[in-house]
Amino acid sequence: MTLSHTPLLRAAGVGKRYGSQTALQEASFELWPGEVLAIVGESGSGKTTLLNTLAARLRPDEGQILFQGRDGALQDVHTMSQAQQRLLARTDWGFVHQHAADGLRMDVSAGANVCERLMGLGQRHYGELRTQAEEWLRRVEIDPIRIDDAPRTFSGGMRQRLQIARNLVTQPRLVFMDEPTSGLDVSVQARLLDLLRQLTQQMQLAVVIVTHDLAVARLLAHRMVVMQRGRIVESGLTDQVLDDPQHPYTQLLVASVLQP
Ligand SMILES: Nc1ncnc2c1ncn2[C@@H]1O[C@H](COP(=O)(O)OP(=O)(O)OP(=O)(O)O)[C@@H](O)[C@H]1O
Repeated sequence: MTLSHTPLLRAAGVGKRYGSQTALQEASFELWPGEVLAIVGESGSGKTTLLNTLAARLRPDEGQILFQGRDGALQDVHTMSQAQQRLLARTDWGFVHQHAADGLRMDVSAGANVCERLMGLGQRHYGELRTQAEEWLRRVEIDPIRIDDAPRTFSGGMRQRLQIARNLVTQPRLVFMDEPTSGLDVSVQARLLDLLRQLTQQMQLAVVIVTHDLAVARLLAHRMVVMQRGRIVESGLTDQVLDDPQHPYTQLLVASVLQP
């Protein structure tokens, strides 16, 4: 089997309960290298639960999540050791939180935030680290003059862009994003989406992005899955699903956005 025939990530029959409540049932799909997949659905439909099980942040009760390691072999992310999970989380994976404060160290400098993962991988040369931090700040449209300022002093949009730089600095192969643009002003949101689209294309990043906003899915995602009450009710190419939704719930979602 060649690498191109192996998905980067495979979810197979994933289920999760919180006590007696079933949050996720029989979720199955594949994600291919360089592909952006949106998980959409109303509040409480299980999007974040699915994302967290994929990223090994939450253990599912059923099913498997397999990730293609650098050697090409698929590995179950929930049976690997915690050390392996941690290594993945700070090298090959990124996780962009909805609230930047959950993904940044708010009281250390922007430069240190960007460099933390590089230092974790053993880079120690101060000058080189600083140069890379400056370059990444530029890439996410933050003036490098702010390199020594703490994110606490940044606007919401800048914090989110810094969180993205912090995640991408190690050139991960897969980035999980939980509603990265919600809670921002519309114009700030548009700029961030533009930047995300540019970076995912340039870096050939595979992304799983949770959003309740179909416009975000339309702009960023190649494919999407639609969730309702813990189940994936429809999946397919983004344009196909949005232009010709098959499931009544997706039809309702699309129609509710189109209404004036
Ligand atoms: N820690 C928890 N304990 C108990 N129930 C939970 C927990 N987390 C989520 N749930 C429940 O599981 C279901 C799915 O929640 P989840 O947060 O995955 O949905 P979501 O689609 O991401 O919603 P939102 O868009 O509002 O974040 C909901 O009914 C929620 O109340």
